[in-house]
Amino acid sequence: MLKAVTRLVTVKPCVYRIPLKTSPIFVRMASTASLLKYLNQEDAIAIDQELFNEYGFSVDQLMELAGLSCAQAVASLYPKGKVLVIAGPGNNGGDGIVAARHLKLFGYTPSILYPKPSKNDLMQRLVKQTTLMDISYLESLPSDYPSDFKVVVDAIFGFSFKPPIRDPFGDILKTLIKHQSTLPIFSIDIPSGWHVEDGPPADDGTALRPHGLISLTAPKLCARRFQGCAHFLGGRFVPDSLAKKYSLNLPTYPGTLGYLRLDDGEKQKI
Ligand SMILES: NC(=O)C1=CN([C@@H]2O[C@H](COP(=O)(O)OP(=O)(O)OC[C@H]3O[C@@H](n4cnc5c(N)ncnc54)[C@H](O)[C@@H]3O)[C@@H](O)[C@H]2O)[C@@H](O)CC1
Ligand SMILES: [K+]
Repeated sequence: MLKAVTRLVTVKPCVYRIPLKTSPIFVRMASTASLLKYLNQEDAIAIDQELFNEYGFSVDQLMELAGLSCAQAVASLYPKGKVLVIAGPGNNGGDGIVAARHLKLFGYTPSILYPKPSKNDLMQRLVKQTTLMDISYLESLPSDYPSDFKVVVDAIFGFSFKPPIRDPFGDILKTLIKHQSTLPIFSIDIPSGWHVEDGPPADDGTALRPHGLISLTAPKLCARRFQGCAHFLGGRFVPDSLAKKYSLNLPTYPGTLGYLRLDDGEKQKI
């Protein structure tokens, strides 16, 4: 069990220790000898579609496993307390709401900001489940933000994000960025606002710099630019045949866990 952070203090920028290979696609993992493939946006979408169309998975199934792995990774890194989940309009937002549900079951106190609620049935059911579990929905960021949250889970945009950011997410991201040195951000799949392949915006002052990141299925190319403290892989649902087809070279998950650390695990402290 990783040692949890005991108190929120200024988040020190951490140098990501995974040595980057010159190849744009494969990165050698710190913990194993294998070369992990980093996906471009097209491949990420193609794998997603293949899981649904060829392998017969439903969105609910994959989102549940993805969201559970996110919650487990968050719980491995941050102490129990108040967690703010910011959910965007797509499936990345759904992962965040599922993670909030599991975090509540793990003993955390999540609240959710979901400014553009989707009309789709799955998302409406997730909202119903979490509401009935007494998870509060905020209408905007609290006026005393960063308040006493332990961590903010960034589930705003995933691999279908296309810049530039449209409101209300632009303003929300600005506030997160302003306070990110004191309140850590944990991003699901893609740090929101980052280009899926190129990474953070050129102007460093406008970039989300998450403390933690969980890549789902496989890291996307932008994750090479992650300089936070803990990089996880989650979403343990990829059949071997699909992993082989896309040469993902996925590491072996430990035991029955749904997530693993891709870095050497020495930098989780803040
Ligand atoms: N196969 C996989 O890898 C899985 C992926 N899942 C999640 O699904 C995510 C991808 O979900 P989606 O394809 O629904 O897409 P996203 O959740 O990345 O976002 C799409 C939504 O964001 C909006 N959007 C895009 N660009 C915007 C901009 N510039 N300003 C404002 N709004 C913008 C779109 O209109 C759309 O509503 C992944 O990143 C991952 O988190 C998981 O749920 C399950 C399995
Ligand atoms: K995100």
